[in-house]
Amino acid sequence: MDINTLTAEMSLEESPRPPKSAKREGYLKWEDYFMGTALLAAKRSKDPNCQVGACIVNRENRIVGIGYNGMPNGCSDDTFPWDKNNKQFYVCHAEMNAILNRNIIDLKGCTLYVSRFPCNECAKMIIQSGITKVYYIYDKSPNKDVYIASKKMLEEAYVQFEVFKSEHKTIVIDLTPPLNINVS
Ligand SMILES: Nc1ccn([C@H]2C[C@H](O)[C@@H](COP(=O)(O)O)O2)c(=O)n1
Ligand SMILES: [Zn+2]
Repeated sequence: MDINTLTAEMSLEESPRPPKSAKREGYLKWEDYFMGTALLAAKRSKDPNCQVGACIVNRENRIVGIGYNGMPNGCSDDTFPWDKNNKQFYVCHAEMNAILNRNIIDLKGCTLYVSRFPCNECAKMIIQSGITKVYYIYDKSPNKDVYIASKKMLEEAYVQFEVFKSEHKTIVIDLTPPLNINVS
């Protein structure tokens, strides 16, 4: 075997194996991480019918605000009503909480990840805060006036909105060792 043949055989054998210092494959993409964070926040909601989560991200991919739908501070989750006809008077929406919980002053150019399409009141806050992009998972009631008004305002104010797409369906996180995270 001459030296050229030997070299060819070695490189063939080694090609499928990444070098020891290579990064791991299968890590979460930024977008899945942000929407995953919004969905995890939604799990804090006490609303029996609809749990919504929101996550605001700046241009440097830093999370700058997280929120979920819930009663205002000081208004007990156990005494204020969660039924369909009455909760609307009290509940703070996920988007509103994420904006109010922000850890930076200026949200100009930020992106909002939210599990449901924003209502008209949240659209006003989104616009006024300077958020320029909204990713949402679904629009539950596109024909309701509040969502029609919301779309009208977002469009007029050049806030882009887009259905969130992912190559994954689920992210499963273990809370006990060996702490697997399964993305499928
Ligand atoms: N974009 C949204 C939409 C809804 N919510 C919250 C507000 C309520 O807690 C609940 C809505 O329930 P539904 O009227 O559909 O029974 O979800 C939100 O935070 N953000
Ligand atoms: Zn809202």
